Amino acid sequence: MMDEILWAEKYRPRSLDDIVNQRDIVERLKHFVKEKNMPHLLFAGPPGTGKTTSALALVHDLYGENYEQYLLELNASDERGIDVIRNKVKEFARTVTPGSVPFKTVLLDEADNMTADAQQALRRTMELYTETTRFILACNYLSKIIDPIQSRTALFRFYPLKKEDVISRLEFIMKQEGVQYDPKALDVIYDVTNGDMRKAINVLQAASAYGKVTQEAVFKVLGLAQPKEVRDMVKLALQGRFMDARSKLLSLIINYGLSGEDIVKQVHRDIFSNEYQIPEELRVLLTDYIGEVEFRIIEGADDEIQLSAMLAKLALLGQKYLGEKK
Ligand SMILES: Nc1ncnc2c1ncn2[C@@H]1O[C@H](COP(=O)(O)OP(=O)(O)OP(=O)(O)O)[C@@H](O)[C@H]1O
Repeated sequence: MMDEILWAEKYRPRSLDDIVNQRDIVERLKHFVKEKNMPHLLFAGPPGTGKTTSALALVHDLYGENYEQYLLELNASDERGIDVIRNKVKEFARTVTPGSVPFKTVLLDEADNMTADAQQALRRTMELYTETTRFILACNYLSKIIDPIQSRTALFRFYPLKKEDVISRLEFIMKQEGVQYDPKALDVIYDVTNGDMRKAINVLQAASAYGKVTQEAVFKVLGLAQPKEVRDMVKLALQGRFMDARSKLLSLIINYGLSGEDIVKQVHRDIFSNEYQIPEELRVLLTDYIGEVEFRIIEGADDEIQLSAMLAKLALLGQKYLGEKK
């Protein structure tokens, strides 16, 4: 049964101690908790890497369970302009500060969506209430934050989470939820979500609606081709049946709307599955070549030409290592 609530929220770490990895950041933030003092903070990094989570965990640890009364959460994209932000901060700054901590906290998400002028106004607001409030600004792109704000805040850079961190978190959630899973499915989830923990958890939750979390369920959720279809294409190519493999490729692109990058990633994954009884040397050559194709596609080369070239290489190497065309 599908839960009513999003697992990404249900399993959002409450305290700094529960945050997975991001060790340097957590250590620095814990220091603020210990000192009950901190500068304005700027959290920058890709989506789903724990910026909001870390900010909430920090205020939780600073103020305790009732932290919400000392926190003003704003979203720079939702709020209508800087005036609204300014008024809300003014109102908030007026209320009493918690006894043990000499300031309250304003968390402003998506600060990089503000215009440069709005950021200038924000900076003045930050200065005006600096006696009683601290700002935590979160953004995806540091380059969009004006220098005067960057120089007045302590910067924390968030990076995509590592594979083992994402997978262990997904395993933890599966255990808590009592859902069966195939470990390979978790590999696929990581590969397609690139260290974005929110996305990984969302895909996991959607796939769990199929019962056991299998690769097929994940592929269905993602609207990706089934591994079997990619495998058929690779097998045809390795057998030297280049034209058949190529028409399979075109049908994958047309029927599933897959990008070149998606297909290369799936072929790469497939080459490492146990399905293929192929000599190690061939696997090495294939991996090397697939890596090159992926690079060229990312650099902007034509998908279809690169993928056809990949199949041609598979066909040539297949014939050399596995024998004549059948
Ligand atoms: N380091 C982490 N440890 C455990 N869970 C995490 C971690 N980072 C993210 N998550 C999970 O991913 C969800 C999204 O994270 P969060 O809202 O902190 O992302 P964000 O970096 O603020 O993203 P955005 O830029 O989209 O706002 C959280 O609810 C939590 O479940």
